[in-house]
Amino acid sequence: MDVTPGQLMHAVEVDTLCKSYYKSTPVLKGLSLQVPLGKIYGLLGPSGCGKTTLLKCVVGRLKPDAGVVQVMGGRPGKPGHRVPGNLIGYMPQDLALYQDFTVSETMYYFGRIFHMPSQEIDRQTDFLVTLLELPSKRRLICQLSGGQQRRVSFACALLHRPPLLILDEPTEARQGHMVALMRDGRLLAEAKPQELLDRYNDSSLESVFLKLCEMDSEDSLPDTSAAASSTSAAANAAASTSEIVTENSPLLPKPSNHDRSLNSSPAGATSNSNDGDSLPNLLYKEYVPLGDSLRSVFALPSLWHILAVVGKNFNNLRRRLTFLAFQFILPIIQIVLFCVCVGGDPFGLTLASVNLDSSGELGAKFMTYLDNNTFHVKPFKNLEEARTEVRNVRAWAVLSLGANFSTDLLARFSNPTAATNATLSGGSVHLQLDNSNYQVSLMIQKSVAESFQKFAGDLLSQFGLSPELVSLPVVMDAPLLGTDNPSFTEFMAPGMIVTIVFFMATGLTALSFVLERKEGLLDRSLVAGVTILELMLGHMLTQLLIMAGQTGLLLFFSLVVFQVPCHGSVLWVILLALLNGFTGMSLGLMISALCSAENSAIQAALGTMYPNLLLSGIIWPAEAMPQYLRFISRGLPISQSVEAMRSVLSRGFGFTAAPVYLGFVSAIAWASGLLLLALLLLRIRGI
Ligand SMILES: Nc1ncnc2c1ncn2[C@@H]1O[C@H](COP(=O)(O)OP(=O)(O)OP(=O)(O)O)[C@@H](O)[C@H]1O
Repeated sequence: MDVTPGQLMHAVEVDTLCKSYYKSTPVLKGLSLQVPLGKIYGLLGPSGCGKTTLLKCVVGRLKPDAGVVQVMGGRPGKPGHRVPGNLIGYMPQDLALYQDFTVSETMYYFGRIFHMPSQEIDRQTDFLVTLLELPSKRRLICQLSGGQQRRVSFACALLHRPPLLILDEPTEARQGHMVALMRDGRLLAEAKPQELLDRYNDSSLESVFLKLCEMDSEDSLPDTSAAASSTSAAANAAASTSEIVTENSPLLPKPSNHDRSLNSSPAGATSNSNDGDSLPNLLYKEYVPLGDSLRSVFALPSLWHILAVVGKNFNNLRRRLTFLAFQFILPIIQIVLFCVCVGGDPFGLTLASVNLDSSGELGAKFMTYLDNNTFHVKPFKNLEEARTEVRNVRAWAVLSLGANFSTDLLARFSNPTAATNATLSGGSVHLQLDNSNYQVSLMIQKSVAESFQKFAGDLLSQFGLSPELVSLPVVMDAPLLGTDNPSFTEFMAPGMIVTIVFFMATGLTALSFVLERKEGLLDRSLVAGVTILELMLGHMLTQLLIMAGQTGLLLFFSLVVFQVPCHGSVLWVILLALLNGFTGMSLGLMISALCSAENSAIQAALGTMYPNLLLSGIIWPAEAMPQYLRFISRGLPISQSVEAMRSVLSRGFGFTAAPVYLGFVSAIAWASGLLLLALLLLRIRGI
């Protein structure tokens, strides 16, 4: 049961705390301790004995498996209790600072999380820079020495003048009012340092610790040699400490006179005299507005926290202008390259021609009908020479006309019933292709066929016959949807627009949490009181603004500069593109929640891109896939959106058409699912 502030005697109370990671060997084994108000409490123990684990339970970053932890009268993480939050100042073991921020930007970020007004942040920053002898508040963190960076980290913990300081950092435990000696997840002793030295008649805490380890090992290990080696190993590592500093303890710095007048003692906080030591009057100052307290009770995200995260993100981007510029240039490069390189008709194709027609002028005449733009015609005297040209990859095809081309062609038209196979073949254009390139082969066949049709049509007109006699008896009436002469660009453009927006957003967000997790940055924000949801919303808001810019540029270049036809409303195109950017961002957040390392996040983002590109009917119609793949294809995040985009751009459909609204529904469903999954993963993994 939580105690009321009036009864508060201990800043931290831990009762039979047990904790293990992933159900492995227990790290904390029924540990109990009490940290009185107004004291410095040092935890001394060998590396790996569980000090950080204990402190993480205290600050609310880890949940106990069993036992109770009370911090400032409440359980960490309990709704409405400001632990994590501004009741504690936390200096994690890692540096946990943004290397590209200045000292004052760092302070500003944490100050905003603690709801401190700007002037107050400035005043405290100036005070702490002087107190901790930092060079200048305008210096970048990466330009500070290791020791100075540690002091900035300490300053962050002190910034809001918390009543409880948790320092996961080796210092001299002897200065503490109380010291606890920890070993293997248990407390061996807890007393004032001098008391321990007197009790064990020794001059150093390390020696006392060694004695306690020996006694502990004798109790638990029957083999004395094993006990001895275990205790010496423990003693060797015994310099490692962590500290809990509570309000009014001497480690907390004195505020300026002005600051002091603002302070007020929280109810129940005893102003301890610490055995006669004079203590600085630094008291906790309440910064949390009532509205925010209520919101935290009902677990609603705080706009203040979200804006602090957005501000921090933009500051980060401001420091990385090249990266930001790249984010806007990249979609432009992609769409420009697509529009310039993909979907156009191949041209300038070398054609090795052999005109052996000696029976008339028609062979030479037909040659003039070949499209000069599509073909570069290279004449040859005999067929074998022309074939060698193709075999040596110097031409795409051999086009040949037989010796009786003119007479056989005229015979075919004038007396079709008498035409033999030899006549039909002699009056035909013969093509031998380098068939290794499907699109080029198709283009050559199409162009030669069109040229022949035009040539033969003109010939028939000279005889007073209809040119349509040489057309296939299949009539293409005006299309019901789409255009008369659609290009491959038109087919691919909707998919490319959706893909670029989607994966640019994925790439942008895939590293969000991975980078924050690095060096404990995320931990510090969370202990300061920012929730996972607020962090996520902060990231989303930042990325949304960038993504909106990217989408605008992409659509401008595709629709306006490259004139990709849009037969429907541009509004739906914009909304669909933005929605897909949002879905891509959700995928990125999910990846960043899932991956711990940068390279695995990048690989995951890239890994999702190619299957989507191939399976979503972007490069080739989904109708060409086997049935079972078509089924999978339909369920992918961008497939329905690509179809919706195609329906708006090429078919001119509005929102009420099924392919269009299904695209919206699918994108919204995927975005919601991915965001939920990201939140779940972040919670499960404890980020
Ligand atoms: N995230 C984790 N997953 C699994 N095991 C962990 C994790 N963090 C810590 N441990 C293990 O828990 C034990 C206690 O680690 P902890 O960091 O609490 O020790 P510590 O006393 O703070 O050490 P140090 O003084 O070196 O910082 C160690 O054996 C460590 O390997």
